[in-house]
Amino acid sequence: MAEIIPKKQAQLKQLRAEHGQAKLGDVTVENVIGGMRGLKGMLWEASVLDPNEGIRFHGYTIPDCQKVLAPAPGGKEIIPESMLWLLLTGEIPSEAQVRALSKEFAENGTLDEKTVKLIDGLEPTMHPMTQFGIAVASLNMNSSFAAAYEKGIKKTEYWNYVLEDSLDLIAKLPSIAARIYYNIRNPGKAGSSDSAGSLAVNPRLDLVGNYVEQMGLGGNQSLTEYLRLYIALHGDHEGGNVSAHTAHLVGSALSDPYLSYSAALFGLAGPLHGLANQEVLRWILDMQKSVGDNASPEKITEYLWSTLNSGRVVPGYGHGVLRSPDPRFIALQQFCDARPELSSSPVIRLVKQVSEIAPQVLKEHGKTKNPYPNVDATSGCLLYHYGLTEFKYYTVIFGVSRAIGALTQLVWDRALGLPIERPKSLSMDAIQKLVSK
Ligand SMILES: CC(=O)SCCNC(=O)CCNC(=O)[C@H](O)C(C)(C)COP(=O)(O)OP(=O)(O)OC[C@H]1O[C@@H](n2cnc3c(N)ncnc32)[C@H](O)[C@@H]1OP(=O)(O)O
Ligand SMILES: O=C([O-])CC(=O)C(=O)O
Repeated sequence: MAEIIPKKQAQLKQLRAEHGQAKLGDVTVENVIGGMRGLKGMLWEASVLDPNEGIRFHGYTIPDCQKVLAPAPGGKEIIPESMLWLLLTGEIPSEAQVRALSKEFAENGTLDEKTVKLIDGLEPTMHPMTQFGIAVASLNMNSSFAAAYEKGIKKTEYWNYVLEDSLDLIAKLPSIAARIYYNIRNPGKAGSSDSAGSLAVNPRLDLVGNYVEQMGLGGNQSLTEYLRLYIALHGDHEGGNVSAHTAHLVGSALSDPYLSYSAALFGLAGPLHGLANQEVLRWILDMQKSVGDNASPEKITEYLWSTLNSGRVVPGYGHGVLRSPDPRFIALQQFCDARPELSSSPVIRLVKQVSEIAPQVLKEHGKTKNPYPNVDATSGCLLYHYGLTEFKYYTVIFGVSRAIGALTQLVWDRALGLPIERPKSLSMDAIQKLVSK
């Protein structure tokens, strides 16, 4: 990073000097009241989302990444370590670099006693995302950025400490998430000696290999590979989505990475964003109950209309930016298609059938600008197939992933010296006054 940052700083300086006053678009009243949709108002380095093509990470599409990013030893799928390296540096890591990162994460993955006590003391019926956000925020007591800021460091040194905290947090997220999972699955056993053994970090495993072992699901190689792909692909989706934007906004006040990412998790916990994968599963299982296992297209169509006519959204469909099927959805579908045990699973078959029928129904319904599936349309259903039946936990896995993109940008925010975020707001009367001039 120390080698790469000066080049990017120079690029920013030049952009500002040569094009500082160039226009990227106009702001309409519709932009202001429509959630800033379509407004180009944020700098985000690691990925850019094209409405039709989907996400590119430093210019690489998902199929490109699948070709060039290293898997785990013996695996085939991209792992989050490879993706993080690409997101942070813009470069494709060597296998040795990826293994070194896995090793560093394993060395730093163990939680201290205070954190363990805090998580184990939380009410097990509290939503897992609430538990996750609380635990992540609590880690700020050891923030090297917060400590260095208090001492009084130079602005040019901020990124170093933000990087250190970010890598520390990414290393610990699976341990936090697995501990929450253990406590949900084993009520009354939080803090037992049994939990201490099963939640230990294995220094020879990659980040997700460890996570799956800690969840007690380590024997399942197919699930491990799925989670590697899932966590790598959910990592970044440019800057404007609620979780990424929140981390960037909170971080702009120089809140440390733990606080910034904790705030992001609470945005991810909303049903229109990350919680949709929990909602999709609930909805698909209800549909399955109503239409049966080998449902006709007519029955599925009828069910879709009943959801829409009751005023609800079809979870897993639509998007704030995308206007075609989400390539992350396609990648996860391809993962299923390549494995007969998945493609023959009733829930996964139903998900596929719905994805072929829902776009037409949503077009006829005529409201959503994007009638196609997003990543949440399928992600949770695979987890269900693998025996992870605690729906409320699903968004925690998304939260383990989103850190790699949100924290990457936090490092760049500080390396580029970006200021506190503070857009101008207007009241309706103020808008009225401006437009009638
Ligand atoms: C990882 C992720 O976060 S991906 C997104 C996960 N979320 C979901 O899948 C939830 C279902 N989808 C949605 O609610 C929306 O499509 C969102 C939140 C993703 C995007 O919202 P927007 O950008 O506002 O969508 P859009 O401009 O198409 O909305 C226009 C109208 O269509 C409706 N609409 C959008 N998607 C859907 C849907 N899947 N089902 C029914 N109606 C929909 C909106 O509610 C809105 O209705 P309104 O005019 O009565 O308020
Ligand atoms: O981009 C968005 O608004 C939502 C999304 O798909 C994500 O955050 O992964």
